[in-house]
Amino acid sequence: MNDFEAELRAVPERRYHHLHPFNLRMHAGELSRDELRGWILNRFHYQRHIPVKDAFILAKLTTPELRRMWLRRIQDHDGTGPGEGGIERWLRLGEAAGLDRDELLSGEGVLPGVRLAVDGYVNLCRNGSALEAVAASLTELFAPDLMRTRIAAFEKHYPWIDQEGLRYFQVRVSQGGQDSREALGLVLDWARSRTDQERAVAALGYKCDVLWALLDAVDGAYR
Ligand SMILES: O=C(O)c1cc(C(=O)O)c2c(n1)C(=O)C(=O)c1cc(C(=O)O)[nH]c1-2
Repeated sequence: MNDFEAELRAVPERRYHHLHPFNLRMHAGELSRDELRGWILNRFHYQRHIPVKDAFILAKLTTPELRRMWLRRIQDHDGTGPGEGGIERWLRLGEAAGLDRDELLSGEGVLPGVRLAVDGYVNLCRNGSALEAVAASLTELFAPDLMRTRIAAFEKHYPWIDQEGLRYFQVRVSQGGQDSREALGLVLDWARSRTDQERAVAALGYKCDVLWALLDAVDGAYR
């Protein structure tokens, strides 16, 4: 691992939301049903914007190989037909937790802080360079481990959520691993100058702030 890769990995090590008090309480089994439902509802706002930000990134990629790679991410979330994909699986997670699908789809109840955090990520991918937008996705280096912890916590502490609802996280463990390996390869290849490396590190730090701010909003609202 070269110095730049170590510098990139050090950002989420210190600032990723696996350290956020809300996630720590989730893993310890301390969340009420209302808190967990509030998290699922607000996180749906993040989930449904992932393919939107990925479409902005897609438009910045200049070869068929790169666009094919990135298109797969949109398909992971949207599926290739009705009833498929990560967004559908997140809706089923909501239903397994007792939320109404139409309520999730309406966007009602999404907290202002969550809207701002998600806007921040989408706008980074809209207005930033391809390097910055891809670097921001590198929080996913840490997501699969967090998902494994979350699955175990749900099974142990929140058995009132139907097992079927956990499919989203089970599928995401391998998808997130592939996404982050590919994204890391691109960032290491593209960021050759020190200025570009600093921009990539800053974008990844910003993305950590997005995820942290999202949980701050949820943590404050449902206690
Ligand atoms: O539940 C999580 O903790 C978590 C974190 C992240 C992340 O690190 O950005 C993503 C996801 N989930 C996720 O499900 C997902 O599809 C995803 C896509 C991206 C991205 O930036 O492209 N991050 C994440």
